[in-house]
Amino acid sequence: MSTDVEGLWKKLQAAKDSKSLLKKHLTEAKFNALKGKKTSMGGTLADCIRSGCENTDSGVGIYACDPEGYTVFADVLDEVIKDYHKVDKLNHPEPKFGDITKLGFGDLDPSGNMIVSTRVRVGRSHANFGFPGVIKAEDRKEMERISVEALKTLTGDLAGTYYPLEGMTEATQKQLTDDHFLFNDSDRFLKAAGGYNDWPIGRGIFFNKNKTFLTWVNEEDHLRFISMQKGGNLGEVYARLVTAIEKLQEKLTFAKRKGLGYLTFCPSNLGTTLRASVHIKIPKLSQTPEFKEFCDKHHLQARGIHGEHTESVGGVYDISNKHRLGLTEFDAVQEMRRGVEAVIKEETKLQGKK
Ligand SMILES: Nc1ncnc2c1ncn2[C@@H]1O[C@H](COP(=O)(O)OP(=O)(O)OP(=O)(O)O)[C@@H](O)[C@H]1O
Repeated sequence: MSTDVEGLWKKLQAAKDSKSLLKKHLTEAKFNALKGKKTSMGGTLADCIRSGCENTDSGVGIYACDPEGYTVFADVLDEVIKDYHKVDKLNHPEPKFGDITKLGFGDLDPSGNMIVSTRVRVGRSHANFGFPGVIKAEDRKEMERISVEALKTLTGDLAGTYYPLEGMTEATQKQLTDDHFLFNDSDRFLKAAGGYNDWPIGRGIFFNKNKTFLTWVNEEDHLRFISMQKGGNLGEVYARLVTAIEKLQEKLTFAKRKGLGYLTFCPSNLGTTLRASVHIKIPKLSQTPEFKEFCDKHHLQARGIHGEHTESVGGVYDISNKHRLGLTEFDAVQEMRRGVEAVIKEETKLQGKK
């Protein structure tokens, strides 16, 4: 991995047609002011911009080297964050998950015709460790150890088993990935940022018996907590996730900063870090020229069903909330809920059923 910050900068400058937020916000003056800075964990500007300079077709193009990187490299990161999340100020509220006994929403698709499955995830970082590009195999192992220790304290419906990636057969990995449970090492942006260094050391997946609560250990983020199930019961999925987070934060300390919320490796995820999605069959709506506009209007993002940067299969889309910063967790999930309800209404209309 290149540590030559001048060389990386030259690559970025040469990419005249790059549309990344890094290219837009890392001015020459900022580059010169930041290129010699280091965090106390040794994180540098090169660590933050490597992926975006090597992949000038990136959308964002910058990662944080470690939690402190959000302060040391704030001159560029703050601008990228505001631009990506479309906020004027970085005044993210304190976390608020709402009262899970009185959510006011449950199954978004009682007919069961459209929503295939529902998933809500958040990312968390251990406060005292760097992000993937700057840490070593020992750090990954130590994070794995403390994460698994905490996960093992979960009880009842959340109790489960940890499966390290090291030693997992390829067939098991493939099956878990195809079933949308497991991550892989195929994202070239993340790879260039050091996301797959020492692969598969320290990586693994925890899940309960029903595979409705899962945790990814040392994928892109130190931790990703995931609640998912078949069908459209967002209420159940969200409540399960909140219960798990509340329990786990008694054992683990997560990186958080005033005004930015929970810190994640990629600035696109910080704040609530919450992505609530449905896999939904919308063959009609997705074919209309206004589909993108419709999603934008309802603050939704549409993806293919095998994750970000993939295509739709058979008219099934991954529809999720777009906003993660500047609102509470409860508001983010409500925004997604309203958006999905609008999608269902529109698809029903286009299918001529109402
Ligand atoms: N509602 C859903 N139902 C079933 N599987 C889902 C759902 N939403 C996402 N997934 C699956 O989760 C996996 C990860 O997806 P993806 O990488 O797009 O999102 P993510 O985990 O939220 O992270 P990121 O936004 O950082 O990419 C994929 O296999 C995807 O198909």
